[in-house]
Amino acid sequence: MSAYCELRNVTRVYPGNAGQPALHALGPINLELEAGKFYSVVGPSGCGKSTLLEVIAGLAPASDGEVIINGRPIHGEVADGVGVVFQDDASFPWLTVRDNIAFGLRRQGVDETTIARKVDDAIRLMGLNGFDNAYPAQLSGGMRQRVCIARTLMLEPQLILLDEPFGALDQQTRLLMGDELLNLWRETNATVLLITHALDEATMLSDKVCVMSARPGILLDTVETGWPRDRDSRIVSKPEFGELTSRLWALLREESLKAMDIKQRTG
Ligand SMILES: Nc1ncnc2c1ncn2[C@@H]1O[C@H](COP(=O)(O)OP(=O)(O)OP(=O)(O)O)[C@@H](O)[C@H]1O
Repeated sequence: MSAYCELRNVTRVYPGNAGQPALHALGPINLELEAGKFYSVVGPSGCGKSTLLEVIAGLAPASDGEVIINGRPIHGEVADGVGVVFQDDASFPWLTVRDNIAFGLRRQGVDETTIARKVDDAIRLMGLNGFDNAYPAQLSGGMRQRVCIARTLMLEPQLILLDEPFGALDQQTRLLMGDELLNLWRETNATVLLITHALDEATMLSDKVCVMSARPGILLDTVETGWPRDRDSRIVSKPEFGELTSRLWALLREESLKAMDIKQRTG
């Protein structure tokens, strides 16, 4: 299977401002994301996970190395076919659910009949029936996040990048949102890269979990879960689920301690 996205020796260094030293946040990282697979990235706090996602999304340039998406090198610009979902609720409070979801398509000048059909499908798929004309303030956090996911998926991205999209949700909602995300992944055949703090979420959702070291984050290991494509949240009760999650924690524990130590020493 071919790589949809490839990182070759990618690093990211934030230049120091006002006399502060530069900060080496990431890398060098080498990573290949095979088309149609579901990946998660876990790592200690501050190891560079969001930086990695920003570099792949083209929201920040790599300081060194190459990012190749669908065969094309990118240099800090958003590649065609890439959609990003962030943790913070990024719905537009002044627009209804329908208009939030339709936002990107309208900007692209898509005709209103097509928009109406696609938005109807998304509302059904994301379980937002009956809330078409509600405003974000009238929705729960989980529903608002579904609106944001639907808005991104409307543009039919081939590569979906998610930065802690369920971070603010309770455990049950996260599991159910995970199921929805798996359904969407299967229906769209997209390649998914999910950044998460939650090892159980990474284990449940992914084909492969990439484990990062303490900052500057490099790839320590990749754990293959071996789940079938038609998995759902019921796998959390399987013995292999506990074994995989424990394996991830064993890999991460020492790195997390290193990250804490750095924090304590630098105040
Ligand atoms: N815009 C920026 N300018 C300078 N330093 C930054 C910037 N963004 C992030 N950093 C630093 O880069 C390092 C990596 O940050 P990043 O947010 O990528 O880590 P993370 O793994 O996503 O963290 P967390 O898990 O806590 O969300 C941190 O030390 C952070 O302080």
